Amino acid sequence: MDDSLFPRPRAEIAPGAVHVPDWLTPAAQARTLAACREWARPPAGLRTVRMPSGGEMSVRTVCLGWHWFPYGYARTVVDGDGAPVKPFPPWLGELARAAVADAYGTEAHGTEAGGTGAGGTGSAAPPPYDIALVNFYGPDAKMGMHQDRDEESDAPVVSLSLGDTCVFRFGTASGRGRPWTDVELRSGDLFVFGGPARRAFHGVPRTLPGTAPPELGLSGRLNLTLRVSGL
Ligand SMILES: O=C(O)CCC(=O)C(=O)O
Ligand SMILES: [Fe+2]
Repeated sequence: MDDSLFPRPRAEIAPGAVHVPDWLTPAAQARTLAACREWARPPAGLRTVRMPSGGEMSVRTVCLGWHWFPYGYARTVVDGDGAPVKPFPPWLGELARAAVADAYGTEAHGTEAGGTGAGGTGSAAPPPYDIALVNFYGPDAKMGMHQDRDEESDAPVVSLSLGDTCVFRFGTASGRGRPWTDVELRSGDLFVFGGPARRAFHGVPRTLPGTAPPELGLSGRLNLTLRVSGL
């Protein structure tokens, strides 16, 4: 049976962690994918991240705005070709702000329109989103449980998924073990985690190869996480 006939409801997975299915329209997914393909080109393109332990991440990544490496941010690809990181485009910042507003709802959290919602910095103007990590998952790629904690800012992390469905595992801030909740993220889904969920451990134990919408033309999965550096 085709379960795409049944709309999936939005869900608060934990306080401050919200899943909004089908947030990006098919046209917006196609535009975002086209942009990712440009960003993936060298210099400062898609790369394999080597961990301090010597292992390699199975996910390949390209960064915009600030270059993430284990464990910090730089303006050049310090652990790769050394090129300056590509700029973070203003349209991605707008997308991130719209995502946060939609995920939290301005009334529910009592923030001003355009604020950063849970995890925002109060009445001061929120700092702009200035980092994107674009992760590419081939059929066997996964990401272990980790915290996003190399940013100085507590602003919510905005995650957008394209292509194959994945299992996204969302735990707590206390450790990488249980309890956790497994959520299926499909192409076009939004997931925002801020406030009490901002430092929760999370990971991607697997993707479901071959589940991407055929019209998108992507084999594999792309995830964009948009962040505020506070740097
Ligand atoms: O691919 C995902 O959905 C999660 C990515 C992630 O957690 C990260 O880039 O830090
Ligand atoms: Fe993460």
